[in-house]
Amino acid sequence: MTIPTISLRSTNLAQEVYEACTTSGFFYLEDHDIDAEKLGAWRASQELFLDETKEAIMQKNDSIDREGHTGYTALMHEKLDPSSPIKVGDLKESFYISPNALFGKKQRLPGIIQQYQEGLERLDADCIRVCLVLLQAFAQALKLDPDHFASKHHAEDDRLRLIHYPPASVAEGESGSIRAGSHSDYGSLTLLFQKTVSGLQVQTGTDMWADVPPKPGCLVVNVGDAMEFWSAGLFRSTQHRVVMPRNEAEAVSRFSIAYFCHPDSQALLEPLTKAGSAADDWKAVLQRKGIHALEPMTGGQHLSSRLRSTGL
Ligand SMILES: O=C(O)CCC(=O)C(=O)O
Ligand SMILES: [Fe+2]
Repeated sequence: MTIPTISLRSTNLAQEVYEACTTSGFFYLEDHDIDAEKLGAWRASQELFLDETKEAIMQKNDSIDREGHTGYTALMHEKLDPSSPIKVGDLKESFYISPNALFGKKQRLPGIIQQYQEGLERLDADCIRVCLVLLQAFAQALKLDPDHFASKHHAEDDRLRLIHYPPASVAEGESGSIRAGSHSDYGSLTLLFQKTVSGLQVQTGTDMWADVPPKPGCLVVNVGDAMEFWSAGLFRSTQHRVVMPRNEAEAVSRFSIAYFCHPDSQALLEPLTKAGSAADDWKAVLQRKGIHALEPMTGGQHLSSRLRSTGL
């Protein structure tokens, strides 16, 4: 399966995203006008994760806010695939940033990356801009009012996540550990910046995975569970994972940045239409996601239940 590349400036955006979202649920996005390098986001990540001084470790631990789901998550703390027989958590560490700073509620960043606060806020704003254009394209693709989804998204639960997968040998990978276990994303859509190292894979069938390597100038966009619920399974919130190094080039530190766009906490995740076969499709989606209640959940309920199941 090839992952298509779509230009945010395409005059045929709705049709192109429809094709991608109803097949793999993944696409590369170009012409998005976000320069993570210029905004200092990669430097912030490197300084945050590669600084192992006592002071830096203390600042990272102090930043943890479990209730607000912001701040640092340590190596092996999260297990994205709770059903996996692997005993240890994922071989990654991360830092969650809430875009609330844009709405006057500042999250205090650790001193070692405070100088990047403005650039990271700008990155949040750029991601929100791109997400809104995509949400409008999703609505048009489904023949809805263009603001149908955008009106349910005010970024209150969105998170920017700086992620670091520490160096690991190829032999370690053979022991069964994983950098990020198989999972689908919980929100409406995700924008993913990959720096240089490969490892991300999308599931294309039972035990079949396709690589989604970094592509210069492109973000990776994928559909999340909320969009899958609303479209009764037509848009695919596909399982994906990050595998352990398979060669020397992947054995180094891997950096990525994800922007998780979530529906407003009160938004109901129910299918747009329950008529005809949509009702059965909806039940099939719930079953696939391991959700037993047939009552629609809110965006907030789905997010907390998924975060809890992964150890966060
Ligand atoms: O780091 C990556 O490339 C993917 C991470 C991911 O899928 C996630 O954090 O949800
Ligand atoms: Fe993901």
